[in-house]
Amino acid sequence: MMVARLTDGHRDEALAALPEWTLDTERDGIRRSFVFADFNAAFGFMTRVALIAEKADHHPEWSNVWNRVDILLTTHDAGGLSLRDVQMAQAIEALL
Ligand SMILES: C[C@H](O)[C@H](O)[C@H]1CNC2=NC(N)=NC(=O)C2=N1
Repeated sequence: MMVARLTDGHRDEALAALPEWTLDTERDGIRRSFVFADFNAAFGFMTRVALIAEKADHHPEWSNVWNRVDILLTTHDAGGLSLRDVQMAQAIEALL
């Protein structure tokens, strides 16, 4: 799939609309940590994200420790942050 890294202007605009997400300049992606009541809630969230990711064919880099889920969104095919990451972050926000 043809996908381009976001320009500086577009990433500023995207990040302004995603206040909970921070830019990881080393990976050129966006990150957010989520804390839930317990493992059940965290894993339920991961399951919902996984279904969206598979449908979109765009997959998070993530880890889970008990009630915590850390997500990094970056586009390997583009070598950095793309619109697909922004769209995935928006879809994740809509689950909360
Ligand atoms: C072949 C398949 O479409 C690609 O490998 C997709 C799958 N999921 C992906 N996920 C992410 N985060 N970045 C990608 O570049 C990517 N590419």
